[in-house]
Amino acid sequence: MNAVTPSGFRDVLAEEARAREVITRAVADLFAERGYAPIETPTLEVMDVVRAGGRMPASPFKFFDSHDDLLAMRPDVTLQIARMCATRLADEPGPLRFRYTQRVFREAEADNQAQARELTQCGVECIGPTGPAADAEIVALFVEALTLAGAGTFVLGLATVGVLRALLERSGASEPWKAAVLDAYHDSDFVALDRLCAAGAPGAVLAADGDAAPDPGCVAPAYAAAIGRLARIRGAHDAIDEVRALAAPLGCIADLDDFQATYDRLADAGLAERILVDFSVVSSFNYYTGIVFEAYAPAVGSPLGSGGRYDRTLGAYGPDRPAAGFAFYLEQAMAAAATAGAEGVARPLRIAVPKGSLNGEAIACLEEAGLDVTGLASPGRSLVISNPGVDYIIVRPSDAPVFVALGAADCGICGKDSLLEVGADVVELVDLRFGGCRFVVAEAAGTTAAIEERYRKLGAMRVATKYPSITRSHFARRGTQVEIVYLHGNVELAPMVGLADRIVDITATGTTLAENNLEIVDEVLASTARFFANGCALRTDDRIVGLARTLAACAPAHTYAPIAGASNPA
Ligand SMILES: Nc1ncnc2c1ncn2[C@@H]1O[C@H](COP(=O)(O)OP(=O)(O)OP(=O)(O)O)[C@@H](O)[C@H]1O
Ligand SMILES: O=P(O)(O)OC[C@H]1O[C@H](OP(=O)(O)OP(=O)(O)O)[C@H](O)[C@@H]1O
Repeated sequence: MNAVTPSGFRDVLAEEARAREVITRAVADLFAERGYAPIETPTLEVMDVVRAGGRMPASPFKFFDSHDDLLAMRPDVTLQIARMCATRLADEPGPLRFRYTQRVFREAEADNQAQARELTQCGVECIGPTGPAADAEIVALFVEALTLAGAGTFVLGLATVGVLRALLERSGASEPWKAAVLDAYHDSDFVALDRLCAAGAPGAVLAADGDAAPDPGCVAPAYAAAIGRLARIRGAHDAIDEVRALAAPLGCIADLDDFQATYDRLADAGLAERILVDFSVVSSFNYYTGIVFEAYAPAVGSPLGSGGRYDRTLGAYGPDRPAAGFAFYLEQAMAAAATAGAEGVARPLRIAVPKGSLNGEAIACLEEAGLDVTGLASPGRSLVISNPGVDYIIVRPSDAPVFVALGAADCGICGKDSLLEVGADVVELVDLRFGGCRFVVAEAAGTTAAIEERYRKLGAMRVATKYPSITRSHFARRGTQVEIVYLHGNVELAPMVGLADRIVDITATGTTLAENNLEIVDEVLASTARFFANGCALRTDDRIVGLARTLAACAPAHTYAPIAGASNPA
């Protein structure tokens, strides 16, 4: 027997357990002092109940019990409290204020990403009160709790979902376009958002990666432009003024007055220094109804915690009541505490630079953007090149998203294909317009009829590829059942030697396909190189926004040209 803990789960030894106890006690005392009563929820929840809440944070562990009920280990506590308040406590007049310290469980996050699958959430929910005073109470308590936990000089990203919702509602856009915009906001994909919003400009070509671009319908150009612009508005009080100037002429002020009043209260409480008004923070759009916030520490790669107003969630379980709350991860707060104190020390900006075919143009872009790239083109066997103010981390392109998502690099460059394949949680900032290539489905010339007949008989097709995730999504969109054969290279061999019916691979000049007598039967996507960043680094390090702006200004001059044959050029 190998006496190990399951992947993503761990023991907490005494020294750390004591430190956790000190923090959780102090935080619980703070919450209690503010009138929040303790509450505990079950470890397991009926899956339908979790789904009904409209928000599924990551993928929960699921199993059937002996009653054939599909159960989920709680991925989040808020939904459980919403269920409890809307059912068993429905007759309590309120306001109801609850606090908790509980473990949450998430299955999928561990996939090759060394992510914890069990985390400790410390949080509160406040059911009943609404308006700026209630919102400011929650946000201020979040800041106070994180400060008490020792999280140091974290940044609080603050926004409200009302303006975006109003812009979408009044835009006249088609439902698929609106859904694609929300996906782009949720995925922090500014490149996709810009593409979608360019649809509002007369004569603009709409394009997207992967999926066919949705028809925008009758979206008014001014609304499309405002929806794209909103995601890039960030700052202090001036950011609220900018949103007002953008949304007022379109009649989409929505809850901005309340948001401003909340901000002013927080500023009066001395919290302005911490707050970054940032309208790209909007997340879980179906769930949050007003203010949303998230905390970021400079040296911690993922948010410390988050919260917001969810006035329609209790209604999924019983009588509706307004509510707001937050939770922070104890483990993340402790990670931030471990690096607190070093914030004042100027850190080099860490950029993941792809080796291989994207390397030369990536270096040229960085140089064009004014960075010192000395030694980067010929690093020898060195994997990190340190120049004044910047560390270049030399990675395989397909690894770049992982380095950035896990906070080992602040930002990076790789192909859109690598971002799609890895599916990492990063903010996609700029299409650099080089490294253009197409992903296609190909087969040996003259084999279509035989492949189709085999598919009719077997009900599945064998496809070889270096890109299993892109391949799986493509065939799922087409409704074709596939068995994927994962290869590391020379994928074109597979149909030639009978290993697979078809391949999904990159083509650029078409030489490799032609020389091996393969024919293209479908387009999958078109890709170009992207500049992207870790979401926490982006909100705690202004150099990234500056670099993104310069790279975006340089990008149109690059060698980007429509990619022959691609139906959806990226
Ligand atoms: N003709 C092409 N063939 C392969 N990749 C291309 C081509 N044109 C552009 N690219 C881009 O370059 C990236 C791959 O670069 P390269 O071939 O150097 O790395 P790789 O060794 O295939 O990748 P990895 O080592 O990360 O698996 C692709 O992800 C794509 O974005
Ligand atoms: O259309 P072309 O210009 O011929 O380019 C396409 C080839 O380039 C890539 O291979 P790569 O050289 O990266 O090697 P790999 O087969 O090991 O992935 C791709 O996988 C194709 O094989």
